[in-house]
Amino acid sequence: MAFADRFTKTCWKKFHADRWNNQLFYVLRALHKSAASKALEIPAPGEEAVSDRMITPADVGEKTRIKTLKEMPGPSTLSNLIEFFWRDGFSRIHEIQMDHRKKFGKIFKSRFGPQLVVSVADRDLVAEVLRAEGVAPQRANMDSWKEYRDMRGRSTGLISAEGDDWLKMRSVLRQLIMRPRDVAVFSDDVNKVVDDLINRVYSLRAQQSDGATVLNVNDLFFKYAMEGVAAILYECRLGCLEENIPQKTKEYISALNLMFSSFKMTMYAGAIPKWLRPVIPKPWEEFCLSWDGLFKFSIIHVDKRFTEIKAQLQRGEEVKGGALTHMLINKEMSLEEIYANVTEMLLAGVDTTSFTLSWASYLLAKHPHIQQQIYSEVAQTLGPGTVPTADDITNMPLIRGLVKETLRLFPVLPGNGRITQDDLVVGGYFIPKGTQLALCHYSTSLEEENFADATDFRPDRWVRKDVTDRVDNFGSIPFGYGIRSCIGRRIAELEMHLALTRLIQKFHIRMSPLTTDVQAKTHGLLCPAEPINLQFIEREK
Ligand code: HEM
Repeated sequence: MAFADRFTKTCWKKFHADRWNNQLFYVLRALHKSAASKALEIPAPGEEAVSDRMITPADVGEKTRIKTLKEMPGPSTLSNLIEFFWRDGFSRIHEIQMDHRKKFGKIFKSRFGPQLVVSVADRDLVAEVLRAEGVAPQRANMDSWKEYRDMRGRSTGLISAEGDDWLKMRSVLRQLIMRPRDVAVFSDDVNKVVDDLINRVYSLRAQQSDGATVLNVNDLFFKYAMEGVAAILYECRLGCLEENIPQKTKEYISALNLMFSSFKMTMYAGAIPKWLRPVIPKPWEEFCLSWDGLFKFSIIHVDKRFTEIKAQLQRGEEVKGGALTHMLINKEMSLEEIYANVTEMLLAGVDTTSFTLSWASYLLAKHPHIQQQIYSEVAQTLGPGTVPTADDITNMPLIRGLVKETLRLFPVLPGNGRITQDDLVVGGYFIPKGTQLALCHYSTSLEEENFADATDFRPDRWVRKDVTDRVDNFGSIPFGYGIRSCIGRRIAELEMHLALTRLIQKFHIRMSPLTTDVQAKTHGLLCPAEPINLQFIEREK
């Protein structure tokens, strides 16, 4: 390979994006590196002549000619910069996705200076990409996450790890929490958290003059989701739903909020070059501070459980427990790897679940007749006052449809990423190994050819008419697909199904006069742009 070619590739490795589904990174890198790359005349990966590569256009007829990235349509760098910096595109990434899909088609490229991202906005092409994945797919470059971990001597977890490290941890965790029956055993633990959620609804309603409204339901669901994930992962209760939250839990919530609220800032942490940190220190400092807080909390809880297990073993007692106990006893992962994994899982599992619960409640309130249909299903399946278990959920297709439909209309991750590990041909274009792909889940979810009356809220579209009926659809894959898909999917579903069933059983969920139409905005995740206030009116017993 020519020296220039090798040099180009080495440079490109450095340019790769840092965080999944976030284009901010690309823009920032573009800003401080574009001048250098211009001077060096470095082409984007795949924009070199195709004839330099293994597949050549001449190999196939002109009609089915494989096109180069150069020929791929897409917005210009300038229009992207204007869109993101002048028009706050960061909070409208989902809308921009739709807009670009309309303008440029199923596959298009976006260039932020030297960084090239190929967006795939078509159900079948997304399926093609994900089905072609190798054994250890890569989502995005995680340099800043890894840098923090190296600096503090910490391990990577499932989100930040790659290659063999990732494979090893994934195979351990897969056996513990991936299958519905593995998490079904946590029904009782989660139901205790749901009891607290219901009690909290009663006490929050009582604080309002109408005796019915819960202000900003996401705050409530955030605490529920955190308590629920922790009950499963740490095997203990944190007290998030209590009137007086314990100090350590409060500190953790602050760390999580800092991570979330300073999202844009922490994105700069990976984008601003190290030599600029003394001049602009805040992003990196906040990034490290958030991680310090998150790790500190996990370490306390993992160590606590470890000490209990050791004491039980010393007393010759049988040790029983859940996922954490299993990890600590089996020692398939080091203690550092366990710290990192529970930290990353808690981070991944709280906002995702709470936003989905907020949207689901909002959609129920907006569609009282659909809420009534779901209530009828719940009442007929469970009978009055029965507390549902995971097994009952299998007999309530509309509850499952409610969650699927909510995630179709409001996919918490509106887009996902992959770095191609082999040369690929997608949608007739040659995509070289090492290209950052953006899979546009938001736009495929709202595509009319994938879902009839796509903007309508119809949980029953997910209900199978008979055993041969297939309602799965690559247009909506909110948990991803394949070997690198969401490991916490079954935990999230259990928490959401049990909570929504009990809320629907107990209350009519109504819009509060304080809330009208709530739009979505992207803030890393797709979240409500303003607080959702809802009334919870007790059903007649
Ligand atoms: C509504 C709730 C949730 C949604 C929509 C969601 C969605 C996703 C998506 C789209 C991915 C990327 C998948 C891919 O790249 O193909 C992911 C990854 C991940 N999620 Fe979730 N998630 C949710 C809840 C949870 C929960 C509760 C946990 C933990 C208990 C969790 C832990 C993780 C982890 C660790 C990964 C990285 C997996 C890996 O790289 O191997 N998630 N999630």
